[in-house]
Amino acid sequence: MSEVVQTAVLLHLPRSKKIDIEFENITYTVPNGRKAKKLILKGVSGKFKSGELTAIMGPSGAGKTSLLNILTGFQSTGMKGTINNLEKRSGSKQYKKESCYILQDDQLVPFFTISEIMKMSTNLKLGSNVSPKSKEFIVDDVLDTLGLSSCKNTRCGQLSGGQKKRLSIALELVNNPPVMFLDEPTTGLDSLSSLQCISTLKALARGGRTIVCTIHQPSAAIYEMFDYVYVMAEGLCIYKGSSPNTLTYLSSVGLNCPEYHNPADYLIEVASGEHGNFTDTLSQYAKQQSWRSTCTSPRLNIQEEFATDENSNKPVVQMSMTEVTHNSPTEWAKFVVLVNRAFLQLYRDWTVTRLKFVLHTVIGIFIGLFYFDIGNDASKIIANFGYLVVTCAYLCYTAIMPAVLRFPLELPVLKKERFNNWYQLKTYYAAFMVADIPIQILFCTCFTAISYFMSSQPCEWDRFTMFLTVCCLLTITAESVGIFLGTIVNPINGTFLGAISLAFMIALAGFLVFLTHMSKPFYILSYVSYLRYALQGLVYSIYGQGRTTIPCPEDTLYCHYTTPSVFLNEIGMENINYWFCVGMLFVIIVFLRLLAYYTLKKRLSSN
Ligand SMILES: Nc1ncnc2c1ncn2[C@@H]1O[C@H](COP(=O)(O)OP(=O)(O)OP(=O)(O)O)[C@@H](O)[C@H]1O
Repeated sequence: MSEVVQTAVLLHLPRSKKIDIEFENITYTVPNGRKAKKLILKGVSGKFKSGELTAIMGPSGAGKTSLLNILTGFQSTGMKGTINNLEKRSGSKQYKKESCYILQDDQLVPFFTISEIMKMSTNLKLGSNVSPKSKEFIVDDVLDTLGLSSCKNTRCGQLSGGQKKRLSIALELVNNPPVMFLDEPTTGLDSLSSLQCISTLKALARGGRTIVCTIHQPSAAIYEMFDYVYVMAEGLCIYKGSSPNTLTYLSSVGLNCPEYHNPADYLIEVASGEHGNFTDTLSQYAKQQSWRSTCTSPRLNIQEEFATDENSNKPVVQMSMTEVTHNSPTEWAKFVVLVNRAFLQLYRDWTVTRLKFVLHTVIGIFIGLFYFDIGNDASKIIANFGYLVVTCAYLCYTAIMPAVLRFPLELPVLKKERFNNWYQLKTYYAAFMVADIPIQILFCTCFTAISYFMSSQPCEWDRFTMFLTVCCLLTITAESVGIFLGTIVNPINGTFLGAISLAFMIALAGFLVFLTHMSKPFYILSYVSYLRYALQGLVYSIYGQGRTTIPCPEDTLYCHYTTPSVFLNEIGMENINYWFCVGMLFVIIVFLRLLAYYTLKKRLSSN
């Protein structure tokens, strides 16, 4: 791993950036039942220094993740105490900007390759004062450092557990954060990968960072690598000090680790109460004396390293990282990156694009065959009205259901990236819409055009354009409903609610019960149905605009609806205002999208 330290020239922080984490008397309570509260952290204090690799250890349920969540600001409700002299961690924006939190589950979009996702991270984190060439160099250097260069072109979904973990670290390293928190970075890794992972973290800590991670049961070799160990049991700290001091500390209270026994295992046994209940004694004892040894590992002298690297082609970038602090890109620049990313994701995820395109084409042909040639036949007007309703229902169902799943699936990645200051939610949300809406319009056009012409609707450009406009607006409305549901309930309840709400909207649309036949309360209620506006818009596109007569087939004795106005009168749609319907759909879309943004924001900020 010494190789790692030598290659990681860029990963050394400017001295001014070093940040220690000092926390005092942290308590954390969670609601337990109706009125009761459960105390998870019972007044813990400590100091994690820059340049050191710190491990938070303890048996399951000791409160490690709770402490980490509080120190990172991921969790702030229910917490009391001070962190770096700030009453509430969430109040310190600057502090938050300078730290990153790598969660236990590697939240990576599986469709992007390592180099693509690294490029995105760099473009989202480093501003215009870092040139594209320098960004490329930073990516290469970080990947070299973390041993990921050989799989640069592998997609994230195909990486091994260890590679995913290292990639999660690499993504956060590009902007050189002074503080890094990691929740169980070795979970799921074999012993060699765990050792590599901790060695990497140690090398990064030596660059001047404050690196804090939770760990379950490290091997003796890994345990020795930690500069500082913070051991928890039942929400209390029972040891804080260096790893070599552990056995001396324990023996000073009469707990002697057997020879050849892993000190880390023994420590966990003590914390779990296997050797008697020492939690209170040890927590008092841990407060009284410092068991921290001074960190003796050499910190590399950055200036000297530059001096010895004269012949390389890297100095310009190195200087930029050490002497110039990078600025953050503008939200507009981030928006452009996110739009490109969303398009790439849509292109790579063949189930959302290619498969849907094929399905819309096939269903368009099927509906076209089902209602074949009925649009210009006065004896089949009711069936043609059925075509309009089926079009509405199909477009709604195919837009609502995938949308319900959309954000719940993306939420973990979004939560991680937003928390680590990759972008603001509004930028992400705007980029999502800009990339998504054209795709929805494309699918809708594909289905509508095929079924419209196969069913012999009027071959008039303006009628078709009006018809298609309503279909597209309806698709986007239904998708907005799905997105909104996905942000307030889980996917199972979301699909159920989506289906129910749609059935309700169809009932009020004016087909199952004509508007003229509805009772007054339901007629008033029908104004909330976006399907009513869509259906009226479609009816007007086909039968409105002064359409005079519809031919009656020669073999039919009598056609009641040869004149479209007769039909419109009977279904209570004689006074349709097309632009009012379009306007209403537009207003509903804007309202639902804003509402979904608000509920998404709420959901992201709740834990
Ligand atoms: N929101 C919550 N509501 C109820 N109990 C909670 C909540 N958060 C944490 N706890 C409880 O607090 C205790 C500590 O949880 P925490 O996840 O911090 O433990 P841990 O040491 O990280 O455990 P593990 O190693 O198993 O992940 C556990 O008993 C857990 O059930």
